[in-house]
Amino acid sequence: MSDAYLALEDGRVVEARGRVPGRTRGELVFTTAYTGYEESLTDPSYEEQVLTFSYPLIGNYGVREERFESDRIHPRAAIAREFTEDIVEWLDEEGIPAIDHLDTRDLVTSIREEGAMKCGLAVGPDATPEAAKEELDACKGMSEHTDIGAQVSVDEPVVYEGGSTATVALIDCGAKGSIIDSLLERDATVHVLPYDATPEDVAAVDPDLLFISNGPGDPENFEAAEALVDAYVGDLPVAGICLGQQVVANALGGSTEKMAFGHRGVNQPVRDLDSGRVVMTTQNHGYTVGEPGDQLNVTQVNVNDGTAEGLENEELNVITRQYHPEANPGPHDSLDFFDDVLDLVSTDTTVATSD
Ligand SMILES: NC(=O)CC[C@H](N)C(=O)O
Repeated sequence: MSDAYLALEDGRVVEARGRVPGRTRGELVFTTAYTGYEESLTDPSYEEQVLTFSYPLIGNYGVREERFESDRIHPRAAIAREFTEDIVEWLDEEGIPAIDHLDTRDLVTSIREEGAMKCGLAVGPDATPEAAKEELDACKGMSEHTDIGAQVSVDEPVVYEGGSTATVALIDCGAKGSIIDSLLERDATVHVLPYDATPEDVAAVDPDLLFISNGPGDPENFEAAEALVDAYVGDLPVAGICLGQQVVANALGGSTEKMAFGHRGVNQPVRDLDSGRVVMTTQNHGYTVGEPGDQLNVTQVNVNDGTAEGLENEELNVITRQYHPEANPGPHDSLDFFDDVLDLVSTDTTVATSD
């Protein structure tokens, strides 16, 4: 007898060992990252998803708060071939159902072949396959979470006083802490504003730069952030990471689409089309920019599948990345993105804001 059941959209129910009890549901995705489980689990972009680690042993170097990207775990459940006691303790404290001792290789292969799929989980002594199927039946598709921004964003503006390199309006669609840190390390002052901030809210902080963060779910559900890009492009430099790139593309006449199973890991190769240089990048996304539209040039592409990894408009001072230049977890190859972004402020020809 098993004490954990995972019901998949393809009709299968997989048995496993229960590590943290509970019932839940979400979109089943996988990451190939072999380290960085603390960063991945606290990445707000995993909201409403069930995260499978393809690396077989997770938790082997403990759990330390310094590595968290936000103040809580975001996936609704966690799956690995084997979790250590340390990580089970943390998942338990946060009430996140967890299972292991299942064939995660088979699970990952299924997701690769059939695409990211809905799933339902029932874990604990009373768990039944029927309970897992009930969860699956109640599971919504990612795009149906129309107000997912509210689940991950700050409610009120928060200011991080840094230096005077730039005043950044960072629209928090589910921002990773490392993005804020990367700006502070370069002496910027960062105003973190809610995902549904209005153009007036942005004007109130008198920024030199509009920055749209990463975030969970379908970028088409972030209309307020799109409206901000629309309102400020040309007047302020605009930057974006991950969901931020997608929102910028949607605002400037481009389009986004759902990928089969997305990119999640720390070794996604990206080629810069101008220099020819290839960098290894950290990624976590299930949507991508399909058409960039007339105003944006694709400047970087994914070496594996050719999808857009970087968009720019030099005249309008717009620069975005689909991957995570801030790393955490992952390689530091593209940290210079933040220097490029802040350079836009000094080259900006619009009237400087007064402090
Ligand atoms: N990390 C992100 O910002 C993810 C972007 C978006 N939610 C996607 O899945 O594509």
